[in-house]
Amino acid sequence: MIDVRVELARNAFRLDVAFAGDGGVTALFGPSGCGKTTVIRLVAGLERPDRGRIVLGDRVLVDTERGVFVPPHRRRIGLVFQDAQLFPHLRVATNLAYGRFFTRPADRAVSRDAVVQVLGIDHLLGRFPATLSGGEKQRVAIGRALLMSPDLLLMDEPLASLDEERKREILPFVERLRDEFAIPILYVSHAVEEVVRLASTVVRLDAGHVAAIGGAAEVLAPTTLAHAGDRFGAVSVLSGKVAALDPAHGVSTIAHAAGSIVVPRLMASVGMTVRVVVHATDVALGRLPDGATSVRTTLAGRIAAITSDVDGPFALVALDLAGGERLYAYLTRLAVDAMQLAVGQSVTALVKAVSIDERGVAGVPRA
Ligand SMILES: Nc1ncnc2c1ncn2[C@@H]1O[C@H](COP(=O)(O)OP(=O)(O)OP(=O)(O)O)[C@@H](O)[C@H]1O
Repeated sequence: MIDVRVELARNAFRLDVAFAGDGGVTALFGPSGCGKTTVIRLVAGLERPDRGRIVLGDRVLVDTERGVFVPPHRRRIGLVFQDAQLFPHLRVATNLAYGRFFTRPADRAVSRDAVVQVLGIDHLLGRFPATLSGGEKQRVAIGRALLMSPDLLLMDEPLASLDEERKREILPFVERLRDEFAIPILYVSHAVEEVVRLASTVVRLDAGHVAAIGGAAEVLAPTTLAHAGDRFGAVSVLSGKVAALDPAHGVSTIAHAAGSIVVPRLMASVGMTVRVVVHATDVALGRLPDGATSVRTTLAGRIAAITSDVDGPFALVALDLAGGERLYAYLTRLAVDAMQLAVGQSVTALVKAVSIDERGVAGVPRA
């Protein structure tokens, strides 16, 4: 449990945020410059707030009113940044040992063998950082942070410097970390798929304050056209159970109350509950009967709202799907007019499977 209430003024930038994270992953999400890294630095103790209180479990790390400021090395907080920052002259095994070295034996709750096994770095132990790929380096950096047996892990864009393939490769390791070590994680990312996949709580920051806090589906929903000024960031989060795997075609079918969702990934097992990120720009609306298009995912819904600019090109259509979830579609205003779409109408939403990023399809994280 981490409880953060901090205020900080820095030139023109004002930070004033309050949020609490339970166990699991709490994601800090928001546009560039909104203050995510500043929050991480305040929690790590690399910066002091003008006013505020930071409490981790039963330990008060910062309380400006009472003059409490626990220095960074006494906070028992592990840090993982975008750039792995391994010691280049030390082999992987020694880099890992470094994390453990600074932890008192009595506080060493995390076993080296467990870390090596969960992160899959056994074969790398004798190598130097310069000989590792970006993803391998990042796994070692995570291992080093874990071996401090921290009470909290701070991860600031840990996948940002990796290419798409490496991101896909490392995400399952972060998931295992979340599920197998009971260490809460504060996770900064720009990537909506990562946030949905990992986080039980999402804190959306905007210009130094908390704009929304809650579950991924509610916090990331594009409620207004203005909020979705960057329309590519507008997403819906749908959940369902894996109904079938099709190894011959490399796809899985997720059963949803409104229809089937086909995703380009073989999920671990039939019956598991998953969440799927669908970008509003990837949703088309139609009145076609099932099977009449190449699109495999067709979901039945009723139009709940249409928001459009009077003279802009776009319209955001909110659909209430059978089962109660909401799906957003970004269309042109031209399409809305041509189809004479109106609130209350029943329509079919079409989502191309290839537009669904595998990174955004995941088992529901533990709360
Ligand atoms: N060392 C600094 N000195 C002065 N201003 C800073 C400093 N570091 C950051 N800022 C400013 O503080 C604000 C918040 O920056 P911060 O790095 O926390 O944002 P962020 O949300 O992490 O952004 P990004 O996603 O781009 O990393 C920005 O306006 C930034 O310009």
